[in-house]
Amino acid sequence: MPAPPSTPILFSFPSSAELCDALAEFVVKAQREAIEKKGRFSVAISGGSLPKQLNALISHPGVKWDKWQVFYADERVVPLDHPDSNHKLCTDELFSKVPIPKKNIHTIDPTLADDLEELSDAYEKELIHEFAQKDSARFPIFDLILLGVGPDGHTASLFPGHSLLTEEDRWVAYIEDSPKPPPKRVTLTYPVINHAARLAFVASGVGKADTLHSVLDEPERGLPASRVRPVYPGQLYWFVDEPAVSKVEFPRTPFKL
Ligand SMILES: O=C(O)[C@H](O)[C@@H](O)[C@H](O)[C@H](O)COP(=O)(O)O
Repeated sequence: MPAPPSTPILFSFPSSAELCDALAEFVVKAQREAIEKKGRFSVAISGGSLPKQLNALISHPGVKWDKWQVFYADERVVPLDHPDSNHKLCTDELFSKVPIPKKNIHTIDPTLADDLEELSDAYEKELIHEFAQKDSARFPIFDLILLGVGPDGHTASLFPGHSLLTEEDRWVAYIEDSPKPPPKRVTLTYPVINHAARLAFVASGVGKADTLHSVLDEPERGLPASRVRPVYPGQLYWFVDEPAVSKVEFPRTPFKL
């Protein structure tokens, strides 16, 4: 029988600044271990407030930007320079400020926007190119996937009650009716998310308190963020500030790398 998923590890910080510093150390450690093992670091990044929360990486001396292979955990189907684009957000907040080669950032192809099936297939091929030659596993094993949580408990572009929650085969799927605008998006699916070596949710602010209570204390409700349960030996971490977990009973773990 496969080993059950390990329990999430919840790190809570007094302030958002401390959270960001700790998150940077965590990302650098994941990067270091991945490079030692295979010479590169595969990471998937979400949109929303997350890219800004990675800002302590900009001046971190341990980051080997040329070894990063960046994908998007989800992306809005808009031109890459559109204000709604997660790629634009990450570029503005992070990539424009660091020496990462452009070819290491894997974007969707917005010229395929009229056919989301084709667009998500093309993005899946981009992943296959990165992962399939190296691993014989059925799903890619990201070194790290960074996720946010929305007020309804969604993560990436996996929304409550949506048929994508039960997708078992595809690596990348699309949605045309996202309740969070814009409506057209692509997203990594649970099989991909749950095969990552490390996953981290990042959430800050009192506005997340009710949601985090539901996600962490009431997993039986099955909100999309609660369905992130990495396959052994993958590990899920939460990086939050105290206001965000002010209603959460789930036990905290003192932060250490
Ligand atoms: O809309 C996107 O692009 C997302 O990737 C989405 O899943 C986001 O991470 C959450 O909605 C949390 O957003 P905030 O961090 O802004 O609250």
